[in-house]
Amino acid sequence: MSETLERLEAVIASRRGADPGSSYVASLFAKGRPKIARKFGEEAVETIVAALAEDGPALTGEAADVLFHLMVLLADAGVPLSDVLAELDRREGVSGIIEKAGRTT
Ligand SMILES: N=c1c2ncn([C@@H]3O[C@H](COP(=O)(O)OP(=O)(O)OP(=O)(O)O)[C@@H](O)[C@H]3O)c2ncn1[C@@H]1O[C@H](COP(=O)(O)O)[C@@H](O)[C@H]1O
Repeated sequence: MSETLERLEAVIASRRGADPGSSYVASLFAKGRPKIARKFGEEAVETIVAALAEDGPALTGEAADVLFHLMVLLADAGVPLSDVLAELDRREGVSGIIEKAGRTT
């Protein structure tokens, strides 16, 4: 999964300064962070609606939209995907330690 996201991160980075008329990502960068954040929020709400409607195919599509717009938001904010993945790895390590401690008490 992270390879797919890494490829997407590279494509998104390559759109910085590109023609907003020919690239959706460039058009988001040109509109600025509030617009990107709003798109992310809209896609998150649409994801919630699809999940509550128990519509699996719609949920898949909306989840992809959420991940894509999150990636654009991270790029605009200068936060590398590797930082996010490292944070998830760190939490996995912490929860592993807590789980182990729970088993020994
Ligand atoms: N994964 C995506 C992706 N997911 C969704 N979208 C676009 O996100 C938009 C969301 O749809 P909406 O109807 O909500 O938005 P809209 O009405 O077009 O835009 P607004 O007026 O609401 O801002 C659509 O235009 C989709 O085409 C994406 N656009 C691009 N990508 C990836 O980004 C790469 C670069 O794209 P370009 O920058 O267009 O070359 C592509 O190769 C893809 O891999």
